[in-house]
Amino acid sequence: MGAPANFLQYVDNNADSFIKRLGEAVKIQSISSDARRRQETIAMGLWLNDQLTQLGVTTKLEDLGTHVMQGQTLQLPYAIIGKLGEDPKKKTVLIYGHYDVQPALKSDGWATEPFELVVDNEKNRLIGRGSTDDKGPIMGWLNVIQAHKELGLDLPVNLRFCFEGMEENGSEGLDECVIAEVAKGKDGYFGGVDCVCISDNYWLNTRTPALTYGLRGIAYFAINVSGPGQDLHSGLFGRMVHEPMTDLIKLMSKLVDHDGTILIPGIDEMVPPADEEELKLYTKMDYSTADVEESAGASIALSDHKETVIMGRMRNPSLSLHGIQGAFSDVGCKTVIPSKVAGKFSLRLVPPQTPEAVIPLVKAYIESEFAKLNSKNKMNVEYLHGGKPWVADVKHWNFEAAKKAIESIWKKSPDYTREGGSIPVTLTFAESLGVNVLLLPMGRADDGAHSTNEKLDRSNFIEGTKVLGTYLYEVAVAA
Ligand SMILES: NCC(=O)N[C@@H](Cc1c[nH]cn1)C(=O)O
Ligand SMILES: [Zn+2]
Ligand SMILES: [Zn+2]
Repeated sequence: MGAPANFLQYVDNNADSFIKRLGEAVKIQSISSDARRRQETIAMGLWLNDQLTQLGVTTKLEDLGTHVMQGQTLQLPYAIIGKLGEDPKKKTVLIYGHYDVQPALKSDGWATEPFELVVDNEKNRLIGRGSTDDKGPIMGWLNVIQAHKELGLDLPVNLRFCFEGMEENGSEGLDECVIAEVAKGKDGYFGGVDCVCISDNYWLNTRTPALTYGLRGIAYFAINVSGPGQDLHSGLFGRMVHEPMTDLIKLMSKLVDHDGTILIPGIDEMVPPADEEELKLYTKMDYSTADVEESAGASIALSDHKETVIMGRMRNPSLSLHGIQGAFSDVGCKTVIPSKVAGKFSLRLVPPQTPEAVIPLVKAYIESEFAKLNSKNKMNVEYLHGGKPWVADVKHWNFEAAKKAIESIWKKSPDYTREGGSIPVTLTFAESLGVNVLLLPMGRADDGAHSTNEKLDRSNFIEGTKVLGTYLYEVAVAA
């Protein structure tokens, strides 16, 4: 069917104002994992809610209550639940996105201010925190609605929305909110939803658009080690006392091998090996180790065997060490023995793994390794948050509609991918609504989500907006 020509033309004609709106969104430092930025994260939700209502969307702000973070009781950012269109003859599509972002400081190595959207005209890139994850895709949906409103075009489907502000920090409270809304049946905002579309991930490379049918789950932990009553002078106490950092480094070094093998007994073993048929999927993909190295910015792939590398992200669990809270990390040479440190790491999970299944294995292993140290320090393993993995059926009309939209705009067939990241609410949508969920990524593999100099190519934002709009037209006629 395709989208009307005037919609596509409108998107081209209004590209600059769309980029300006993305800039307004990027400016709001909605870092959900930082207590100091909680008010700004809430403000970002209110800004987005204003944008939606101005475009004619009926919304309600769901108060998700409070939680304790970094020693403070904080209000959770609102979930924005919305609807546009009530035509019983049309299909109803639920759109999800998140308006919170990962932390970013210029001193992390950004070439520009992270919360100022910089238009790099030379490389045609929009640089800024949240440009690709996930403010750009959310703005893409707003662009589609605005185009229809301004052109006086009826949307081809009814839309429902679920936007959250805690995705980068465990999606606290959202599952319960979604389940309660679904339980209201026809009286709720999610009554009659036919399919779900999430635009919150990336192509596998920089050439070929993708459709994504799987996500890894996550289980995030801290190893807390404390000992001295306060920080100590290493000249006065070095080799006299048990040092928390020494214990912590020892424990963290026992979690994962340099080749990615997870050293916690029982974790890797939960996942059955790929059979011949599955292996062929990875062989066929438009992907090489050069792609991973291009996105990573260095020649550091774990293997020269493309299937091994790609399976590491798509169908195997992984364990990554993220950081040490409380450790000296500033410039200079402070000779301190930190009194209290917390090592952060997470496991990415694949079916049949769940956070509930891995938590006892992780805790028992670290406790047994700590016991071997005979240390007088105190140690505990804290589970911080998690989410289950998800895999969908690609032979569904929802995926067919998205494939046609991609082919019509990008003139290329998509790669079918499983994503290595996690969006905890995805499985909740699939299970509670009982409908197909699709991931329709806007950005490319080298966007640097969660990293320094995060960007979204201008073409991915503008053509990506056209894909989202065209997808709705394809859904309308899909069977
Ligand atoms: N674009 C999805 C994404 O980046 N999700 C995060 C979710 C998360 C969980 N804990 C912290 N962040 C991811 O890291 O996969
Ligand atoms: Zn995201
Ligand atoms: Zn993210």
